[in-house]
Amino acid sequence: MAMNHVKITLLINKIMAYFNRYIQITISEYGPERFERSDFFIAVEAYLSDSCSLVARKFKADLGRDRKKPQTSVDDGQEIVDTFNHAMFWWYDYTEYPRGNVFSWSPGDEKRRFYRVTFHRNFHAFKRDVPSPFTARNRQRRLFTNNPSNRWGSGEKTFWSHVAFQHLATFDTLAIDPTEKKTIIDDLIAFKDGKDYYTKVGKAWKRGYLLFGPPGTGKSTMIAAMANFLEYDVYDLELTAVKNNTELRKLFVETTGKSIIVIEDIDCSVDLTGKRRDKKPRKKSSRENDNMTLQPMEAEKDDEDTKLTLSGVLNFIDGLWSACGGERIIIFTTNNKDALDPALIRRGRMDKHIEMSYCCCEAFKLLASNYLDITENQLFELFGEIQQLLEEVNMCPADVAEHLMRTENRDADACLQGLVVALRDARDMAIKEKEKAKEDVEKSMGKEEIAGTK
Ligand SMILES: Nc1ncnc2c1ncn2[C@@H]1O[C@H](COP(=O)(O)OP(=O)(O)OP(=O)(O)O)[C@@H](O)[C@H]1O
Ligand SMILES: [Mg+2]
Repeated sequence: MAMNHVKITLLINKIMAYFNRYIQITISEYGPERFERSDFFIAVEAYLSDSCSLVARKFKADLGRDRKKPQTSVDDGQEIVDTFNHAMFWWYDYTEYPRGNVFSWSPGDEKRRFYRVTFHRNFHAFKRDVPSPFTARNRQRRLFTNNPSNRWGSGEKTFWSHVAFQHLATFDTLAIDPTEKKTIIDDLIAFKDGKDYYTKVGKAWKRGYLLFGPPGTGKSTMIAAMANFLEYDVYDLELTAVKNNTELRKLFVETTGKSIIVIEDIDCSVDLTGKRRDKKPRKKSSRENDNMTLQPMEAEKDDEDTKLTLSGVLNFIDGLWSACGGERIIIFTTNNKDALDPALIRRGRMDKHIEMSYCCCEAFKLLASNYLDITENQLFELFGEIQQLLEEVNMCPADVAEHLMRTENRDADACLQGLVVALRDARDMAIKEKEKAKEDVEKSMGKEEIAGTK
């Protein structure tokens, strides 16, 4: 009897499948772990917002970050009809809310978002031979910036705003010492291909870079070149908009893999250095000397909700939370490395320290080739002098590049002459400043001598 029932059910299913010529696939925002957003879901989300916005009819609008320009995105529950390789796809976005007032740390438990796509099964039959709609086009990478928490909304994905990442910098256009450049590229390749290695040694798949150097030496440009090289998204984390450690943790959980998280000018962002010194002395374990505790003491528990502390940032980098997702690069930039707390930049946290320095001869050659299309051979008349001057004068690549820009219809020769004049001026100024400093020292020594004889 039971056997017959099973057979009938199978038969009904077969008949239904015969008449229903459509296949439906549901893509959940969070994977089975319910902790990290699914890459597949993110790919679909990016595909729909970038490629299908023209065919949607309902949009939701919000004022952008500057609160001036309205930004639109496809509305929830809106069906989008898309065509790909002559096949029709019906996309549908829906949300399920949990029953009862369950609070959870895990974002996937709060509410669950899904994309559902329906298409004719003929497409399914030959889909192995054709690219899927969201992998066919180059994925548009994104530049995220964190929103202040008063704009986060209830459970909405409003922690980060994003725009298309369109920075054109590459390692080919980045003017730094070629040996250093090769080391950095090799390091990035080792990281990108290093999933098995990181698993083997039991480390979270992440890498920290500290970029330090004077303004205009290419720190931000280097980040863009790295992102373009790795094809990662960029999360530009503005620490001044983060009120406390809890917010920082939430923001981190909302980042995805294959991304670079950047904190620019970390020394200026917030006062992360003073926290440890402010604390009253008490018995501490050696680990607590860093104020780096995953289970904060009572005073630190208060800090979790009220302040952004060094401890919060350290946890962010290498604590429990950073272990929950893989393939992330964290980059700090600073003009003043010495102002940073050593705990923040010790190896293991910031694995590689990269000094971005003033324009050297090799960097100049690359800039000349990029900006003026000229090689070393074509430069020979001025090259000796420029080389000599660059050794004597500190000029950042941004300033050199500015002189090499073909503005006001200047030709290559005029640009180079302009650069030589600027370098000579800078050298003369440096000499004068040096002489003045010497005079000041001699004067003050003279005064001390006079005071001593009195
Ligand atoms: N090493 C470099 N190679 C190529 N271009 C450079 C380099 N350094 C600077 N530039 C040019 O100068 C501009 C400013 O550089 P960038 O913003 O990367 O400097 P920065 O080190 O981040 O400065 P800041 O410390 O002020 O943030 C860039 O848009 C780029 O065009
Ligand atoms: Mg910068």
